[in-house]
Amino acid sequence: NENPTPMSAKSERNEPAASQPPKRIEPALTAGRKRFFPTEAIPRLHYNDPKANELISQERPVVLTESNLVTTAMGWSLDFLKINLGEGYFSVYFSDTDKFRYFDEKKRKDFGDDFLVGLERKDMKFPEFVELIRNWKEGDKRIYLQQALTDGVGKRIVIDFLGFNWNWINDQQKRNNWGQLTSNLLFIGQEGNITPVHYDEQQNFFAQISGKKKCTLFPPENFDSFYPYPVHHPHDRQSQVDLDNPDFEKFPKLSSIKGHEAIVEPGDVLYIPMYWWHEIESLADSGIATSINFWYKAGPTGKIEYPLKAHQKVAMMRNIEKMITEALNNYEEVTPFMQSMVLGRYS
Ligand SMILES: O=C(O)C(=O)[C@H]1CC[C@@H](C(=O)O)C1
Ligand SMILES: [Zn+2]
Repeated sequence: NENPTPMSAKSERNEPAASQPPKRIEPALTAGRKRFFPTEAIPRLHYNDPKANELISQERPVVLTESNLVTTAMGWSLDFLKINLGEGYFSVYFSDTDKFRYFDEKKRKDFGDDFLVGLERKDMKFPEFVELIRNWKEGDKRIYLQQALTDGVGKRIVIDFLGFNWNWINDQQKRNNWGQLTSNLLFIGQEGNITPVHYDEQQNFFAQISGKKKCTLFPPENFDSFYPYPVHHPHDRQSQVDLDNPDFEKFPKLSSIKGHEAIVEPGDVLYIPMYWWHEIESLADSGIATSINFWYKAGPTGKIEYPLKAHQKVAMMRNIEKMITEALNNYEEVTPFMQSMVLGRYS
């Protein structure tokens, strides 16, 4: 159950179905780790359902089915990719735990490495990654390939990439007035891997190719509950909290969160709205999980309307932190500065 069947077998699937395709069994949302917070299901709609487009235009999460967004990548098994991905190097992350908290390499150089507890990144060729993931055994560091698809991949990959449902996604980009497509990242990791809760400053169509992932999302209004690292920290945009071992003393507002959940399976596309917090768990017993994301910059902001939306306030806080950090020109001074400005005055 490592990966979808190779391209050749796909043709059999194009035979007219003798009977109705098997009814999808709704995976119980109880799959995955137990949580301390309540959750509700993210709507799961046909990609052409007007309700789906309404949710996207309202920047609310939705799982889209039957989009064929990345159907041409359904044959991207490890062996197929080994042959066709080309000779490039891929970023592979290693973790001593099941958590892979993203870190910004650029901010790392003037911030030092002591935050990198049990995390590291190595660049390697794809066959080396395949060796590692196939020979992985309990006790080894967990591994997660996370790499933008750029030119330099083999021509079969280019053909599959061109075969994505660009008509539909380009229409979504236009209709929602998004900015440019900035990248498509390929993710290949082991079942059980977890990307801890964080937000991105881009709109995201997250396409599942193999394996199942439990995605838990929280609206931008929850900024106060997730206590993100300072903007200048390499873990900028990542929450400091550990949802599996919540520290309610240190992070009291964490206790009031409510999640929006979906389990995405091959062929599903999850819309993760910009600034929405999200945690991604590659479900156990679902084999190696492969996904591709489509990240879009925000479109031009039109007339400012009041009251401001939560995500606009997050953007404002980021700009203020950046300005103060730049003006002080010394990380150590940021905390005392912020504290003198707020503690005892705005509390
Ligand atoms: O696409 C995004 O925004 C992400 O957070 C990705 C980072 C790792 C990916 C995963 O499936 O674990 C999701
Ligand atoms: Zn993300």
